[in-house]
Amino acid sequence: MPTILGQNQYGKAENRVVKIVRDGDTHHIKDLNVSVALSGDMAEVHYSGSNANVLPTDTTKNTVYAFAKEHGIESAEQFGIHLARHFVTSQNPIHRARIRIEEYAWERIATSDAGDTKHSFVRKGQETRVSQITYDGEKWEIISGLKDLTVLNSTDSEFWGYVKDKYTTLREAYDRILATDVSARWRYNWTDDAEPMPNWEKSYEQARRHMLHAFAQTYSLSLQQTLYQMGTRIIDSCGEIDEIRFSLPNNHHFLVDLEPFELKNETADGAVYFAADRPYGLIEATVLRDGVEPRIPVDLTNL
Ligand SMILES: O=c1[nH]c(=O)c2[nH]c(=O)[nH]c2[nH]1
Repeated sequence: MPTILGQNQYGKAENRVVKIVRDGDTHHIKDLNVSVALSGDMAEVHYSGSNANVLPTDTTKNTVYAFAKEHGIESAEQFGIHLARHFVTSQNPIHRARIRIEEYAWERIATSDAGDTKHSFVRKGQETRVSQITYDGEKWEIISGLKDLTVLNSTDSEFWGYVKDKYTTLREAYDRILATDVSARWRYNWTDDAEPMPNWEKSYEQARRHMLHAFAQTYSLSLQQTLYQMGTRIIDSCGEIDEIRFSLPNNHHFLVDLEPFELKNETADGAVYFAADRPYGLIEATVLRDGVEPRIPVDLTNL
């Protein structure tokens, strides 16, 4: 059966690009998911396999990261216009470029004492609040918490001095991005109808606030240390909570190597990062009031 080629397009989809702009101590963040789709004189590659007209999808990815560094990201629209114009005007066989961009919005974490922080951010949009209530006719067990509270520090995070064996390739980091999607469950020490109940709404707000403040205010040498500080802040500040368990993915942001394009991409002057979604480090631990038995299950996924 004779066939002909119909509509076709190609390019690199979902380039996760994070650009930090440093204005002294105050950092600004742009966090985009950029998908490139190109079309034009692409019949031959489909019919015969000749790649003579094919700008590699890998190149389209590099272009996204290099443009983020070289020209910045003023807005998603401006960035997309710039990219689309580049592909169509620089390559004869490419007649059409479609750039799709999702932008993830961040807002500054506000710490009540110091106002807005300069380089600590929380992703806009609501996290999911969760709770589990158990009663055996005598005692109550109330576990509350949240998941998908996404936070990021664009500085004040280091990671070095770790064990190195023959498989270790990780470079020590003295100024890195620290980002995670907080999943936390805390257990109340209220168990008895005869005792006054905590104010659940107020307690949730306070636990969330203390968690965010501790995240923003900890100069971090590891995500483990930050986790412990977040837990300690809650146990110290919320008398009604005795135990808290965290599951924190380490949302890695890798500095993109732009040397091949003669672009310096250094943390100190605001850099472009590849935001990887997997694999991720997963840091989990419980923080307890001294003398209290742990009761929150180790695996939070079904809780
Ligand atoms: O904060 C971190 N903790 C680790 O245990 C770890 N391991 C790693 O590769 N990077 C990091 N970062």
